[in-house]
Amino acid sequence: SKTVGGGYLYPQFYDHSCPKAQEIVRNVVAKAVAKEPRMAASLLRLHFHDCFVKGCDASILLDSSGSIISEKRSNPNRNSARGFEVIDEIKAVMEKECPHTVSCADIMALAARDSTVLTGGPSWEVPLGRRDARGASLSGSNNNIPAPNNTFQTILTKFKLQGLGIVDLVALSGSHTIGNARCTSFRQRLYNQSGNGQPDNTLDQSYASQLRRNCPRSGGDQNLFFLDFVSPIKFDNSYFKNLLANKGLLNSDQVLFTKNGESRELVKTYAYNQELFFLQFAKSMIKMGNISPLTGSRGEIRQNCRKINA
Ligand code: HEM
Ligand SMILES: [Ca+2]
Repeated sequence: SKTVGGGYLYPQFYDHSCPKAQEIVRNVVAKAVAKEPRMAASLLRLHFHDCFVKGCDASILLDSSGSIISEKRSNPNRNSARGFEVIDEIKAVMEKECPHTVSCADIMALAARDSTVLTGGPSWEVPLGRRDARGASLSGSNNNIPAPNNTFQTILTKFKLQGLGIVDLVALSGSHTIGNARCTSFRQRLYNQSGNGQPDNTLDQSYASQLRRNCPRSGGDQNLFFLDFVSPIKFDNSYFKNLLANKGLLNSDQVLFTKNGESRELVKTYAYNQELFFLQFAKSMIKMGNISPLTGSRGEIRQNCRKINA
């Protein structure tokens, strides 16, 4: 697949230069998830928010400094993206074991896979050899990452701009089988502020009234809700079953079932067949992980994931 720098990614990339690389990531992620199950979701999402902005190049990890404006400030990430301390811990262990060898971008790709496996999802071999960017893109983060109130078409267009299609969109949205969302990410569905004052009719009414208890018309913006209220820390296909019951939390979840025939059929397929969901999820994660990585001598191997090398 297409890379910047002419090289390519392959799972054995660190087999000689850092044979313990994968084990180090797995151990630190396992410890973090044991301490806080939600961390699996947060790490999975970090890789997504990295890959959709100039490719999987660890741009999301950079703090603001000098001419760099951190992507952590963007609308999708502010008060929301988390897991940075876990990546720091992995990187610290990694630098001791094999200095200047393993990229922050690869660490995120491995952590996303391990997070999926640890919560009961599928496994896959992660192609490796990404290098780290020497800059970030706040505008890219604001513009490329889909928002929960985007239309189905807008979301699909944002996926297509990354070389991903409708099958990838539906399978990868299955990530919302784990993790949380804030009230502010779906409030408008509960009160329909723009329309006729009636609640969103693609949302189950008893589920909506439960949600209103902790997500009032005003206040409580940061209150947390499970994206999959049935099994919030288990990576399974219950997210898709929820969509069939009009119990998707985000508008961007429910539209996969209500706004497009092809997408609707995929949702049904994954709701009835977890194995097919797992197979496609693994494929689509590899595809997302291949979004224009830096290879060869492009970019660098950062020593600290939060800042570019001096
Ligand atoms: C299809 C378009 C998508 C939209 C509009 C979307 C939107 C969101 C929103 C609004 C949240 C809650 C953020 C908050 O309130 O703080 C969220 C959480 C999450 N998203 Fe997505 N997302 C999308 C696709 C994806 C993809 C492709 C992945 C992974 C491959 C993913 C993984 C996650 C995870 C795991 C969480 C929970 C994070 C946590 O608990 O820390 N999402 N998403
Ligand atoms: Ca689940």
